[in-house]
Amino acid sequence: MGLPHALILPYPAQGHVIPLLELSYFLMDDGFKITFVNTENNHKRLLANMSKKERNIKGINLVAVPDGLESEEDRKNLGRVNDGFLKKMPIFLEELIQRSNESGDDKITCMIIDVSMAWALEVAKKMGLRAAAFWPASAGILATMLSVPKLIENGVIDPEGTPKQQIFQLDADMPPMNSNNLVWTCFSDPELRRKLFNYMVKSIRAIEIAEYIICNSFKEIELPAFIHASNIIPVGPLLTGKRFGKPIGHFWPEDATCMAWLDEQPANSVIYVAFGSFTIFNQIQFQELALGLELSGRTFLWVVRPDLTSETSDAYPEGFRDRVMTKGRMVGWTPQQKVLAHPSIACFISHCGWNSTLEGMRNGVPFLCWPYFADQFLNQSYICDVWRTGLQMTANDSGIITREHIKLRVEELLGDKTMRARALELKEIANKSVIKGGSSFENLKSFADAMK
Ligand SMILES: O=c1ccn([C@@H]2O[C@H](COP(=O)(O)OP(=O)(O)O[C@H]3O[C@H](CO)[C@@H](O)[C@H](O)[C@H]3O)[C@@H](O)[C@H]2O)c(=O)[nH]1
Repeated sequence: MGLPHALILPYPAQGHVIPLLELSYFLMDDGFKITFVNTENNHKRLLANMSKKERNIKGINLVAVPDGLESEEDRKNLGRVNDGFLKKMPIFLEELIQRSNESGDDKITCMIIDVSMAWALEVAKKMGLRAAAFWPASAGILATMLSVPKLIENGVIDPEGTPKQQIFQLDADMPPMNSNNLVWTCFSDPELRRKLFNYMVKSIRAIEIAEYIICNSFKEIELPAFIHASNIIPVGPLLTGKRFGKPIGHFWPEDATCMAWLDEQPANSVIYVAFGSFTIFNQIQFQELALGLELSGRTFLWVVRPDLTSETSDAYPEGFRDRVMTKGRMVGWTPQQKVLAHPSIACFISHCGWNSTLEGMRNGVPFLCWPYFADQFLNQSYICDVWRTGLQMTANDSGIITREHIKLRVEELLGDKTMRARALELKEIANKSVIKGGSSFENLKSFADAMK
């Protein structure tokens, strides 16, 4: 008999590919063969940012399938992205599995599917394969999605997903949530909202096919969510980097010089500023952030992705680059997990994407929270109100987070030593959960054994 062989399918976004790759490495070390399926577009980006050694690991086969989309413009529209998947991907997945079936010892034996690609669980069922669902974000958000029928029944949203009651709590012990920050409600286009809601409802139904639902979180940080949805199994935090000494699976080329620059900075001195892979700032907010960092008078490392603003020409305030030359560094992409582990980092101005939240936590770094959309608002509540390892940024009446506010918040955060102390305590708990004997490690091991 051949090895257990898992087909792993992430949603085609940076914050999904990274944790699923790490899961793949864990399973590989545990005796699995892996076929990791990206869209053609992301496959190319991934390979372009991997070394030869990283690309050619025995046991993990990186493959690509078409995403059914015609253009880059379509890839930016979440509604069209979801429609596109269903056009071509199921057939290509079936063919992939069929080919593996014909290969004797190399047969795919199970599928691990991102919840945001839950339609693929139908493919698993059709092909007679065992299947599990993987959720890359907090259990709190997944529990909310799984509770949509209840939210309708309780009058929080109507049957079309439109918010009826703004603030709600899934459980008395869970942070209050705003129904305007649900993944489908945070877009203004009604057609897109409807499409995303329908896609999500279908996904929830498809999840019933999964034998297990595993989640990139751990029970110590959001126990009420795991009590509320006891079928969600915590296996996180899953972070890349263990194997290669650096994080991998990136879509953008990393700036090779920022680590050497950090080495020159004193301990606890640098503000790290990064907003993940989706956030887009308008020109006013982008400039205000730049001026706020300058006004703080502190050293900063700021990730300015090529598409962080919609502005195509030089988006920085006039003279900014020259003025901050010795204090600040703007780079296109960093090896973020390494950056956050660097002793020079004092705090993290973050959009609170779940991976960034876990990465900051795992390194004991306090946060200034600047959520952009969806689950990031719940993550902010966890950070500021539940774990108390960060502060929230507040916009003014015109919806802008001003330079003065940024300076003030940085001072407040760095002046409060209890914040760092709590962050360090949480770091210990997070790191314990993923080593042998830790809650998530043991869950992951049992899951892997069960899928063999
Ligand atoms: O310069 C950078 C910037 C980011 N990253 C990495 O990119 C990932 C970003 O992930 P995340 O922080 O989760 O942000 P998004 O890319 O915005 O993630 C999407 O997916 C997440 C998981 O579902 C959600 O929590 C977010 O809201 C959603 O926007 C992290 O691993 C970072 O380490 C780098 O390596 N270098």
